[in-house]
Amino acid sequence: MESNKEEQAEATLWARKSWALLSAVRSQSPLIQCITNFVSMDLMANTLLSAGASPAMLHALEEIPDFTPQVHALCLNVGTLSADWLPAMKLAAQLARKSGKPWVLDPVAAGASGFRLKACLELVELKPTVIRGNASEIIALANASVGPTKGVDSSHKSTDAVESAKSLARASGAVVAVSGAVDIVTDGERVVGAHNGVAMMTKITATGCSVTALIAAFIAVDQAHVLEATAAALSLFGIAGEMGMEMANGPATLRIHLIDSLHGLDEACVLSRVKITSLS
Ligand SMILES: Nc1ncnc2c1ncn2[C@@H]1O[C@H](COP(=O)(O)OP(=O)(O)OP(=O)(O)O)[C@@H](O)[C@H]1O
Ligand SMILES: Cc1ncsc1CCO
Ligand SMILES: [Mg+2]
Repeated sequence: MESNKEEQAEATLWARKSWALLSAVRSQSPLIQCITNFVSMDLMANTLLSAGASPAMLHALEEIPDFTPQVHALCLNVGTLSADWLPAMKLAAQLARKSGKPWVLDPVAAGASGFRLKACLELVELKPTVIRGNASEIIALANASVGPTKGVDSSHKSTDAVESAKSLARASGAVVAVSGAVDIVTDGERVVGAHNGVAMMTKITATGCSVTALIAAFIAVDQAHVLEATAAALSLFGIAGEMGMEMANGPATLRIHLIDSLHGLDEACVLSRVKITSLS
């Protein structure tokens, strides 16, 4: 009985915190620089806009010294990486760090090739605030291993990646998030799970990339609570998926309704639907 009450109190705290963070994103409209893959640019920018943030998909090496110090957070995504993009990503990460801005790494298909893994490991050296990937990506990065792969999709469940996520968090100093049926978030000690979302979200390309950018917007408005902000972003994106699914006929209409639902999230929805629990 007592523990039930404690669990309920914890659930209420997570829901209130999530609403407070979304409200802060809406009122502060943080500027988020995204250097991301060609596939995700549109959905990522629209996800940020619908949450109240301000996206800017600037990636030229020449403009990073002027622009990056002015952003509130940076999102780096290696999805369609080629060697000529890497210097801009590295410089942006260094300048974000230097100017005290948080940055998030999405290690898309980290284990698919030696080139990609090496690039991801070099970016991890530049101290991301958060690393968000699917389970296969987090396992590959934690083990620094190239191997059998489904490319950008995961061949593991998020719950298979808890130990990898914890060890990557400890080794890198980043909060690590693993998306899946349950989104796992860890700083290497604490582990929390966000239990929102619908499986159909995996049938829309770049939903993972987009939630990584949403995490950047959430940590931009609360740098002191990175783990909480990361879990809240994952939960709220999942809720937008759940509400969108109530109106959708398949992936193409879910894509539209998810964005509309994220834009329309109100306090009652958030307080009744956020499902974040402690897993450790
Ligand atoms: N089985 C599932 N049930 C509910 N929600 C899910 C499920 N799998 C993934 N999601 C949600 O879908 C979103 C994308 O997660 P996913 O793990 O597919 O990312 P990803 O593989 O990096 O995607 P992409 O590379 O296409 O951007 C997240 O918000 C996640 O919570
Ligand atoms: C499909 C795809 N290929 C490279 S990046 C990307 C978007 C989802 O990660
Ligand atoms: Mg991905």
